[in-house]
Amino acid sequence: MKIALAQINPTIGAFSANLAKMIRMAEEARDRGCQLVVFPELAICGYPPRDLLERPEFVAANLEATEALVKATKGITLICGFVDLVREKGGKPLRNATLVAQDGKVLARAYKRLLPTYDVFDETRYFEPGKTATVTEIGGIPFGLSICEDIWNDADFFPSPLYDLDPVAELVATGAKIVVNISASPFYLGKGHLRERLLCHLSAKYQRPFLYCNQVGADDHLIFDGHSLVADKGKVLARAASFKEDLLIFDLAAEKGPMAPYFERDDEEALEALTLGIRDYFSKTGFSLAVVGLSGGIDSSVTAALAVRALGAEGVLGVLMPSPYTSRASMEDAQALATALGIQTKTIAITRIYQEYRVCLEGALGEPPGDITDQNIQARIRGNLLMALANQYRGLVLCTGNKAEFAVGYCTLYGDMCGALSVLADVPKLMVYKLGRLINAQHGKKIIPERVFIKAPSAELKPNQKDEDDLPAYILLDTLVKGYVEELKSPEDLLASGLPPESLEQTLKMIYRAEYKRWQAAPGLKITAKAFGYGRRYPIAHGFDPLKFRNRRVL
Ligand SMILES: Nc1ncnc2c1ncn2[C@@H]1O[C@H](COP(=O)(O)OP(=O)(O)OC[C@H]2O[C@@H]([n+]3cccc(C(=O)O)c3)[C@H](O)[C@@H]2O)[C@@H](O)[C@H]1O
Ligand SMILES: Nc1ncnc2c1ncn2[C@@H]1O[C@H](COP(=O)(O)OP(=O)(O)OP(=O)(O)O)[C@@H](O)[C@H]1O
Ligand SMILES: NC(=O)CC[C@H](N)C(=O)O
Repeated sequence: MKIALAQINPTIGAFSANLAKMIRMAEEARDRGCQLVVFPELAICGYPPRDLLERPEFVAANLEATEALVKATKGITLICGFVDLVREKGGKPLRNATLVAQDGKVLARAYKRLLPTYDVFDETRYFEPGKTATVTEIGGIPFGLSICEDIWNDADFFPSPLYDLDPVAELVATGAKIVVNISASPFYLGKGHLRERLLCHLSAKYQRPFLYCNQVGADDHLIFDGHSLVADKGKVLARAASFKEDLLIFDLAAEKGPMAPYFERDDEEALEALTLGIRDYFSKTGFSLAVVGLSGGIDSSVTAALAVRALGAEGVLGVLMPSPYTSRASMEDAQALATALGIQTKTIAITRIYQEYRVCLEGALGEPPGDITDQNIQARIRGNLLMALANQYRGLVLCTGNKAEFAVGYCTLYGDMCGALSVLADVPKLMVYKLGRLINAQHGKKIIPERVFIKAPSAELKPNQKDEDDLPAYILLDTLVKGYVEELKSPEDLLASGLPPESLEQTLKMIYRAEYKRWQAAPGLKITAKAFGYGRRYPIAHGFDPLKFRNRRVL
């Protein structure tokens, strides 16, 4: 039997487009001699649909599209994710479902049993869990059906404290000779390798093949890498492309299929992920022009280069906005970057507007604006001008702040925080530099001028300003943010690992204080296991002092 894993990039709720794509893929799989085509979790409506699931017409449209897909798929068996209704009373009204269909007939339905409700996932908000293991025969072989999280509670590899059942073990006990897992598994750095290890482990433990079909594409802050695969006897036997659509064909008898390469390096993976994140945000919201303020610093340089990768040079407008504090070197570097990228630029000096603001404010205040007020005026003038250009040219502004800055609130509300999409919001500062180096290496020429890498980061909002006068050194800040935010380490553990107490104290205070800014920030592309935003929900108004209770531990 030849099997096709159809790794598609659906758009949430674009039922006609998703259906057409799926029919096309199923026909291609059939024409290439496959007997079975598998689509990802909730493929028909796209993952995650969130509260669109509360709209009965959304659920109805998903059922109609699913029925149309079942009818249209001829000469090949189909496995596909969709939203099904719960027919019994009590509990949630919907199920995260999969069906097996052949020549217009549904042969089996199965329901997701483990519903992730942590980090970015919210599935118990909508779905009722499946109660039983479903095994169904296709071409005389018993296939066990599972959906994404269902494989993530293995006692020997990934014991989850959240669940008391192991759907894979039940499928095998029910007679499955092959396990299919349809997924919408969001990307973070290292996730692909983790998934490969899990699936290899499962295939070795149960001595049977695992077919894993994952969604690809980006939805708001989430990026899906695809990276579908077939594992058997502890090995990956076939692998689909990462970060793009693919039809992975696997010959079960010959145990053979194509093997797309996978990334060895974090920066290479991050580069592709962020590029896809920008591209899909624009294409799925109907825009094609990114407006980026170019300061000659590393953050805006990398953001602009990523935007060019995603949208092409004609899809990016660079805006240079010098103030009295902007160095000549910064503007030279910004212009050199724009020239190397081949993007159009506009230069709007902000000195006159800035002076006019100061005059007006001084009239109202009876004294000159204070230091921070004065700095923020500049950032807000720039934000305003960028939005004006976005309005005029029907574009979207890209925010350039990195994860370290977001963590401590080193950014101005309605200033450099203004924009549609925050490209580097989950990228630690040192990774931004790595991405810059990689961009230059890939082009074989200096896209980002060398000076941008070696000068000290500065917001250039007052004379001789350096980020590290206001903040711990970025190497420390990145480490603290990783430990405290991503790995949930306690202050005690961070101190025990040798981090300076004063930097820890300063950083934790700033992290908690900046929560209000992050609530108002543009969505940021997630590339680490714990990003700010949807998957990290902290209150703004609270009285918790993270240092006061630093010795206490109950978990
Ligand atoms: N809990 C809360 N809920 C809602 N709003 C709250 C709030 N607490 C304060 N606020 C408001 O927020 C204001 C303070 O926030 P905001 O106006 O943004 O300003 P603020 O955080 O005080 O200052 C901005 C900082 O970011 C630095 N910066 C700016 C631009 C670029 C860069 C860079 O390197 O990339 C760095 C700049 O040097 C400065 O240190 C307060 O005056 C108050 O009105
Ligand atoms: N002179 C400027 N011209 C155009 N945009 C600017 C200018 N100064 C700041 N900006 C915008 O505001 C953002 C924040 O400024 P900031 O200078 O802190 O960041 P950066 O220069 O990109 O990186 P770094 O933090 O390494 O200096 C910039 O990324 C840029 O988009
Ligand atoms: N859609 C899901 O069930 C995702 C959860 C799963 N653990 C993953 O990220 O791979």
